[in-house]
Amino acid sequence: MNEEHAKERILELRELLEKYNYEYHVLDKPSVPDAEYDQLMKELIELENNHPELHDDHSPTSRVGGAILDFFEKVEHTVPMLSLGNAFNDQDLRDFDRRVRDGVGDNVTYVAELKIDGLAVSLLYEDGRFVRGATRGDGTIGEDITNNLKTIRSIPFRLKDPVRLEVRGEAFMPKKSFQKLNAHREEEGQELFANPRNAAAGSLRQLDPKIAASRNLDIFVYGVGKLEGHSVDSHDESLTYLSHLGFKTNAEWKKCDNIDEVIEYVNGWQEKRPDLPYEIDGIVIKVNSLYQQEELGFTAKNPRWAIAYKFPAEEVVTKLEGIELNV
Ligand SMILES: NC(=O)c1cc2c(=O)c3cc(F)ccc3oc2nc1N
Repeated sequence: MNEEHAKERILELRELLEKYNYEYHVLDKPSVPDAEYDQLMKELIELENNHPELHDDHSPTSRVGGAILDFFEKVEHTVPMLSLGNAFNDQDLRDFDRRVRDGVGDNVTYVAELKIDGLAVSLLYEDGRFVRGATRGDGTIGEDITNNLKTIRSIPFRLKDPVRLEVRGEAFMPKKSFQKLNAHREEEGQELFANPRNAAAGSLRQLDPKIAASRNLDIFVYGVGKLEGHSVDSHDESLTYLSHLGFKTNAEWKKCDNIDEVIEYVNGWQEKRPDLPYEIDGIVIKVNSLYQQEELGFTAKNPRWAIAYKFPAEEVVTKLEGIELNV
């Protein structure tokens, strides 16, 4: 195959494999069988090995290519990653709603979304290409875990639009992967992870990306830190736009016209929580208008325009020789 033709084929395969990856891992609707995907990936690896001059660390072949690091570089977040204040009952939610309406008036709507129980991360894109990923850290300084985040297949390498964007999300380990991982560690006599959150955090803090790649991590993105090249007026619009760009957002979010609808949503999901394929530890409620979010601003630690309703810790039943203890 001549140089020109090889280059064309490499670019064509990269596009095709990213598209198939998106369909499989973001839409959960693959359009080709795995065997075809694997065959095309094998062809691309071969072609790239024969053409090192065409190396691109955003090629689908470099999702697991990262070197083993000695440590993680520190990263400063352009927009601090703050944490959410907590609500524990309906009255707390009504108090939150009153504070919001005292601040911006009664014409306020909310978006309620599942609070994924994983590790908060920030992803930076320039010209629509994934350039860096970091942990929240202390909110201002996080750790650069780009190589490990590249192994999460639902993180797009290239966005639909060439925007400069810093997006926030929660990396997590699905319940099934957690159970399989702990079963394997038990066989090996290794220490077990206490819960999927610790397992996800432990996996993303591995210095060898091959270990992170083996942990079947996933991510839901939930907000924009910084966005240039496009503008949105409300949180529900940003979720829709993030999805349009190629990100995986959690589809269960709901726009609520008042706090009663929020409370209904919270109670509904408290029941359905065990059926989800991933852990949630509550519901996040956000003022929908970005203008009103600006008006409400932040306290030293938390946004005034959002709150986390925390579910009571799930009953853990531990069998000790047949005796059931609800701990
Ligand atoms: N774990 C989550 O699923 C989740 C977490 C956060 C935050 O931590 C968070 C922190 C802020 F300062 C502001 C908005 C936020 O929105 C969020 N939205 C979510 N869905």
